[in-house]
Amino acid sequence: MFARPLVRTARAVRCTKRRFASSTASTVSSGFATRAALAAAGAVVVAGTVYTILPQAHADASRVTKSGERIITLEEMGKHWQAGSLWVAIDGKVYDVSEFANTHPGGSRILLENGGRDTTKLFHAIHPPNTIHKYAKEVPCVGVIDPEELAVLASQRNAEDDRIDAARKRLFGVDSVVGISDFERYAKDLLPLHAWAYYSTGADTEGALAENAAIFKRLFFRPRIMRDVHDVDTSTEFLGVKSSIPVYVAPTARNGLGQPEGEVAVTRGAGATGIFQVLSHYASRSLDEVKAAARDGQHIGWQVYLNPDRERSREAIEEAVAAGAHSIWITADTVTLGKRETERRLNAEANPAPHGQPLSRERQRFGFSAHDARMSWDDIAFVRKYAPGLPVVIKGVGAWEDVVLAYKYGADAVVLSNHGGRQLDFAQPPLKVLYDVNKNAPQVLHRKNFNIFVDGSVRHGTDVLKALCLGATAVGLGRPFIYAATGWGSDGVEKAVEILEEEIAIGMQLLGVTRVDQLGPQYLDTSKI
Ligand code: HEM
Ligand SMILES: Cc1cc2nc3c(=O)[nH]c(=O)nc-3n(C[C@H](O)[C@H](O)[C@H](O)COP(=O)(O)O)c2cc1C
Repeated sequence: MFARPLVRTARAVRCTKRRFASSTASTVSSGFATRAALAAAGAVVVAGTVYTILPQAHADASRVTKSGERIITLEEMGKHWQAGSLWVAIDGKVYDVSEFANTHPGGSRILLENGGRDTTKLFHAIHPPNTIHKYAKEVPCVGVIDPEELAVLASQRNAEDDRIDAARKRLFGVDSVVGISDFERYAKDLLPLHAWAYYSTGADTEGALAENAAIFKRLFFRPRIMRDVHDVDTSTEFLGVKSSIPVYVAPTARNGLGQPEGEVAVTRGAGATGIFQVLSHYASRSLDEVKAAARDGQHIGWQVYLNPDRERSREAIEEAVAAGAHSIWITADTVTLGKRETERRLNAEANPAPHGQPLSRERQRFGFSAHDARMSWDDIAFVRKYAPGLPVVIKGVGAWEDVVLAYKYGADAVVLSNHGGRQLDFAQPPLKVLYDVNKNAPQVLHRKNFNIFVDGSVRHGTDVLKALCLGATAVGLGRPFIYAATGWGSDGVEKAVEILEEEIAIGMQLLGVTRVDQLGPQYLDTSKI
């Protein structure tokens, strides 16, 4: 059954011995060879934990349920973990993803890493509810997991569950959070490692990620004094939406990895504080769920990744329009996925392949077959066709020339962004792009029909003010809202906005302005940019 020779299995055998004696779980590596050995020994690994295969469960492999579905034991399941014979279990059902792995929008690697296992928890944290239904033809259901085994699985816990529970017990009240970066510090302990690795990291050397933050430290204010700044108004309006502060929630995928409500918690926090949210194409919750949690009059933008199969994109855009999306945000900086080296390293070190395992010759492109590498400026017209009347925003602009082109092709707004340093490493920081727009294309700044947003490592009210001084309409924050919701759900998001609002108000007063439209380059020293 196992195509790959098992070179080193001592570790797996030790674990199985211990486990068979006690029928409890132990945490091990899930390298391919290890998993092969475990399956051969009648055990299975779920989320890094070895579980006992109950003896009675694999006695009869031909059982069927009352409704005629084949009952599959964990032992049998565990044998289908490699390319060409790849199964995953979700909500008790077993799906054959051997073919689908080649076109899975999340890539084949993640399916190979999780093949032969129950992936229910991870699957739901990543995918909106009706995903399986939509792809039913591509992921044939081959049976159901033995219900007795399923019950055992559900009751098992692993060391990571215990670590997270302990961190939750230590967590204090949200009112004790002082600054935006604190949310990140606390979230690290509260998240499963793979979620922390996914959220926190950047591409390659993380040079772009570091510079996004560093550039703010090279911009200094030129405050003006002796002005009446008693009454300060931090509110603004963009794309026809009123916002309590010039800040919005940038679209981030898979918020459900950190807490069960996922993006819905962010929606409630954004609604309570009056800020705008952009929902990611790869959100863990659907736009319908998010809209159901929104307040009356609360607007939600929807971000799209254009698919090479434009029928899929058309369907997705039309669905978003039907669900009440306020605007469509086309992300243009992700024609392929950046190499997130730190993320891969953290995951690989937590789950290393056994030393001596032969080099895998099944090269898996960690790319996104679901992202169109042929997208062009004409795609603004494509999106408009299926989202008539909605604002269209181009996200991921990294050079001032493309700001001018976006304007020329009729976009309603752009987001200057390098995807939080997760795509092209050393893509210049968005604030530098904005500075270049000031120098080279000031005609596109402050236009009624064209907004310029900025995101990337905005963590203080003063960062927001610096971007606005350079002509940004508003700024997006990504990771901070994920982390705030991880710790405290929607209260965390509310608190994050409250912190920013206070900092923005203080900054405005000390700078000598009372309304955000008074901010301008005259308040900044850019000589060290
Ligand atoms: C078996 C049926 C599955 C189907 C039909 C499916 C479908 C999809 C789709 C449509 C996307 C694109 C996101 C979206 O449009 O919402 C996606 C992304 C993804 N999927 Fe799956 N998937 C399946 C199983 C899995 C499993 C078992 C895992 C992990 C154990 C997984 C991990 C991922 C990841 C990591 C992404 C990328 C999300 C991102 O980068 O933000 N998928 N999948
Ligand atoms: C975990 C994570 C997931 C993201 N997912 C998406 C996405 O699905 N679509 C998108 O356009 N941008 C995505 N981004 C980029 C954000 O929209 C935004 O550009 C970036 O997070 C801003 O930087 P910040 O996190 O430092 O605030 C993601 C960023 C992170 C950190």
